[in-house]
Amino acid sequence: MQTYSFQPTVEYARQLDQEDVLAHYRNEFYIKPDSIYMDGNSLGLLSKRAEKSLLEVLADWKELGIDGWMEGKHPWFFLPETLAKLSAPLVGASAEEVIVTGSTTVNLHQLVASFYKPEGKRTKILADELTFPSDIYALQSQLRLHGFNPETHLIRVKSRDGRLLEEEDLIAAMTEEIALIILPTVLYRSGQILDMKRLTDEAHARGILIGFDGCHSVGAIPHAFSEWDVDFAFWCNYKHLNGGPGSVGSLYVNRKHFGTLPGLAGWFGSKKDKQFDMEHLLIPADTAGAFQIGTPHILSLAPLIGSFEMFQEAGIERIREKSLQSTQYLMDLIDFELEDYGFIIGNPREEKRRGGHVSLEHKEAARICKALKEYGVVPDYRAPNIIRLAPIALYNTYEEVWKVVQILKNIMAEKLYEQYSNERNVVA
Ligand SMILES: Cc1ncc(COP(=O)(O)O)c(C=O)c1O
Ligand SMILES: Nc1c(O)cccc1C(=O)C[C@H](N)C(=O)O
Repeated sequence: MQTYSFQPTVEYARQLDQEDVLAHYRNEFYIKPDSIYMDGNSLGLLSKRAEKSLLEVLADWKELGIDGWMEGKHPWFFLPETLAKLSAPLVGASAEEVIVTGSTTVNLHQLVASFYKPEGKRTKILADELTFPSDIYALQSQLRLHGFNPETHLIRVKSRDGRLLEEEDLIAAMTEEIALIILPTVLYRSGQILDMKRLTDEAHARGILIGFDGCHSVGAIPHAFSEWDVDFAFWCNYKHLNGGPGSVGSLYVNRKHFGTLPGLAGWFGSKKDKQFDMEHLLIPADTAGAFQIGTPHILSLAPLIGSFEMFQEAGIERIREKSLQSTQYLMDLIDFELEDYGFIIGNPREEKRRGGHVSLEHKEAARICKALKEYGVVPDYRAPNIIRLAPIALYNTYEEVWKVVQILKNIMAEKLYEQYSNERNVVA
């Protein structure tokens, strides 16, 4: 790529597209004409490779019935492990430390059930007040299962400005009462990246285990979970990884914890060669596979085969490079074109601290999003005042980014948003 040097013209957008080494991947996705999809941070688009691998698995079911478990093109019995091997480089882990299983929330339950071991004074769980609600619900219910009151035992570190978290504040809250820390890698609203290495070092220096929710970072930014010595992590595969609605999630367990008994056990956590012995004594796998519970959701794993292959081929470093440049371009255009309209860019601007989406704040955000949809842009809205826009490296162009800002400018200049109510839709 040439050196980026902002210019507001469409010609410059086209030049960036011409220089884009990932541009050809766009043809591999189903892109609706006349629609600019900027919501890949919520639900990624379907690729032809993901569709193909799903159809292959369906064909195996059609042809082979139960023999698909061992004889399918992608043998179902090993699919969670096969997919772990393909995707482990995305999180900087070895294949054995990852398993593709469950969903984000279910995996969080599993990992807390396995690694939250209150003892003596150390009985509390540390999280933050900006995290995704499902994580909080899971942590509250896990505390209740242990007989603790979430009001006193779930510590939620406050944000100073309602957008960002300060690592200093998180570290200051790592007291001797904390048994476990659960934090996001990237905050779902402001797109802030937390310094995972620093937080892990500080947690360990205090004898605390730490796990991360990687929903908004995996597939968008590189990670080095093993090098940073993160204890565990969990994420979904339907946002940046384009696995489809409700596709199976993933978890990471640091190899130093292999052998920890799964808190929620089931027969798919068995050592593979023992599983069909049907003994009532579980012999867990000696990998992250031990944290599986029941039969894998094969049809919701299948699209990931094609999708992960694409990520492996494109390379997460190149994906991050384009994502950083296109979010920078989007922010530069917003600064240049939308100065008069009351927007605030709520995500951190520094490369090290921003994830894959731009978080644009405005008091009319809900209805601006409705107008954007009407004029062919798919953003998403997060209460109370956030428009999230994610230019996705594998399928969005710079020209699309340029057009989004022109459309937004027109909506603001003509006050087109005033035709809508400033309330969110059911699924926002
Ligand atoms: C950060 C984060 N955590 C958890 C979830 C919940 O994920 P799931 O519905 O896959 O359990 C989501 C998205 O829905 C999320 O963005
Ligand atoms: N999982 C979702 C769904 O089933 C419908 C709509 C949105 C989602 C999401 O994943 C939302 C997402 N976690 C967020 O960052 O807000």
